[in-house]
Amino acid sequence: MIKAENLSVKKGDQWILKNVSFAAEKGDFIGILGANGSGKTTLLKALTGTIKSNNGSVTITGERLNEMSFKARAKKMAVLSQASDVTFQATVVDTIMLGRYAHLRGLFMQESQQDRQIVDQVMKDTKTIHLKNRDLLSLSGGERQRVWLARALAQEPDCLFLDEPTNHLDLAHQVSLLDHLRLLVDEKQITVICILHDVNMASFYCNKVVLLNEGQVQRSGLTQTILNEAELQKLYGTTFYSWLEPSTACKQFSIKPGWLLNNKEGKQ
Ligand SMILES: Nc1ncnc2c1ncn2[C@@H]1O[C@H](COP(=O)(O)OP(=O)(O)OP(=O)(O)O)[C@@H](O)[C@H]1O
Repeated sequence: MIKAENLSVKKGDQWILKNVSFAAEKGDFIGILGANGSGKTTLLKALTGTIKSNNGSVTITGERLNEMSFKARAKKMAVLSQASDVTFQATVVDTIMLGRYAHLRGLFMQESQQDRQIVDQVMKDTKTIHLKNRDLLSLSGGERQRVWLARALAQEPDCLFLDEPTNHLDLAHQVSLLDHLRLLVDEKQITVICILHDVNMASFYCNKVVLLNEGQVQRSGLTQTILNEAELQKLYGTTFYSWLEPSTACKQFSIKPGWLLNNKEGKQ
């Protein structure tokens, strides 16, 4: 469904992405993992056409991304970027309605009953309905993050790209957001491609991972096969150990806290 082939991006005289290739199918929940500065956001931007790659190509359901109109892209893909400061005044419901832009019809691009129903549903799904008439500027970081997600979902995309969507969210809201994404993947067979810093969340939610190391794919494929201590140590340059979470049989990871291990008396 989405295919990146030999994507390379250069900034100044530095190659930030080098020959990145991977494929995502319908119903895949793919986690992009990597250390700070490894090129994750650049990859997401190149996959969504926010920046042009210097080499390589991206195709979505067989169509080349750089040959698709803005509207055609917006019908197929939605992007939730890293949280940015809000500089405009708008209500939550109007902001989420912007997600319907590519679907609006008629000379005056008026919203239909169906558009309003979809916006209502995504507000319920993202637990933003009670914020409906609030001004965006008055929301907390976590509330705002859920509004951005609602706007992306209102696009009804085939593919959803998210850059660290759990930023700003407390643990309960992280689980709620990822559960909701998983439900969309399973029930509607959309494709989710998501940058995550939390390897444990990736292990719980992603069926596939792409490990990005200094702009190159260290490994990509099934989470169960690829996510292990050795790969993570190579990826982040720190020691991990793992265990199986008993109720889900998913692998979970922890780092070794240097200051405690070095503290002979083990005092905290
Ligand atoms: N416009 C630019 N000009 C020069 N260098 C850039 C530019 N954009 C990104 N970079 C560099 O490219 C590298 C990758 O950046 P990117 O934001 O993709 O990393 P990341 O993996 O998303 O990082 P993080 O986990 O910290 O968000 C970084 O070293 C960054 O400084």
